[in-house]
Amino acid sequence: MGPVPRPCGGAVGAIAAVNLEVGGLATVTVVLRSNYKVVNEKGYTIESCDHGSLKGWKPSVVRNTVPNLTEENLPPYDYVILCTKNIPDVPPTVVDLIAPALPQNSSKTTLLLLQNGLNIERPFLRPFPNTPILSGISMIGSAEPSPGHIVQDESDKLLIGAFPTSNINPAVPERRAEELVEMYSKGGKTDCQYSPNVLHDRWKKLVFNACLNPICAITGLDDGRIRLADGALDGLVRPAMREIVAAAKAVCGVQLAEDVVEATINVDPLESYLKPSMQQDLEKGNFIEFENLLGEPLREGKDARVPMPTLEVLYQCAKAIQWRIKETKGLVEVPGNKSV
Ligand SMILES: NC(=O)C1=CN([C@@H]2O[C@H](COP(=O)(O)OP(=O)(O)OC[C@H]3O[C@@H](n4cnc5c(N)ncnc54)[C@H](OP(=O)(O)O)[C@@H]3O)[C@@H](O)[C@H]2O)C=CC1
Ligand SMILES: CC(C)(CO)C(=O)C(=O)O
Repeated sequence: MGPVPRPCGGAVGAIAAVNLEVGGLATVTVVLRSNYKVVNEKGYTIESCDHGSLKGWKPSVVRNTVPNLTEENLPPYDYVILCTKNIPDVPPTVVDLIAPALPQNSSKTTLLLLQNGLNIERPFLRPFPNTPILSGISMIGSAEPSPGHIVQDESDKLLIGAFPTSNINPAVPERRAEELVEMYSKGGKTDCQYSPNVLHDRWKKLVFNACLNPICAITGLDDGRIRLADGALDGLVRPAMREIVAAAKAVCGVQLAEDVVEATINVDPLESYLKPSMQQDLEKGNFIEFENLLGEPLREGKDARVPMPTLEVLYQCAKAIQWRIKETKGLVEVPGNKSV
């Protein structure tokens, strides 16, 4: 039996599971929640630009609880792949969520964080100092319009590399990253590559995620319309992106390419009118991933004395929006006035 990765099976996780299983080198257990019943009974319905139409597709094991190694007396997994949304300001934290599936004091299981944002590895360092951690930077376009129905309309381009951690010899996560790239690529349907510099890749992706995600979410304009809207590129998008470019350099010496701002604005054809994930989440009434996408680069940039006035305003707006979502979900109390 091959190594056993274990994604959560939303839009990104389902396609990751397909890629790993079609290669034949991995046996995948997925952990599901709202789509568990339908996927367990009928399998996924997948329309994928990489894999075509898959009806009733099921990974090797489908579960509705995170495996508890101790209580279920399970051997440790080779890889745990985390592809939930990452929302540290709303419990449970991702560490609490997957802790039961990670062995304590062992480097047997490698954790891949297949999520957007900066510093997402940090919460794992103290509770799991011996766990090799990998970073997955995904450029896929995938959505789950209804439970178990996955629509992937942008090819899966995935970079995997090691998050350096002080406790572990860097050769260990590097080797595991290469092994996972091999498993992920084996099916020949995806562009998955090993990256020796995922910090660079994360900051590069933040030029999109820290800027267009909140700008599109706040304005309600997709990444095509924001290019057409009067003054939005010069007044909002370019200033925000330049702040990220400056922060990448000041915080950790990451020098992004000179044309990164224009290249990121034009990364999708205008007429694909793509809604970044934060805009989609807001429209669905879901919590938004604003802390890792926007808050962390902003805090790091400000600590390194980079002026970030545009990102500061975007961050405060996103934070207020998150509060509004918390109110609609009954997580905050509003004295006196009950109507939302
Ligand atoms: N979608 C995309 O095109 C891209 C997404 N990303 C990033 O990838 C990450 C994953 O995004 P995406 O796949 O779109 O997100 P989705 O919301 O589609 O999937 C997340 C999945 O995690 C499940 N989940 C969350 N909490 C739990 C829990 N406590 N127990 C069990 N399951 C849980 C959700 O279940 P439930 O449905 O019940 O909430 C859902 O199925 C994010 O960080 C995103 O920013 C990066 C590039 C592109
Ligand atoms: C850049 C993009 C659109 C897809 O890879 C994304 O990461 C998001 O929507 O959050």
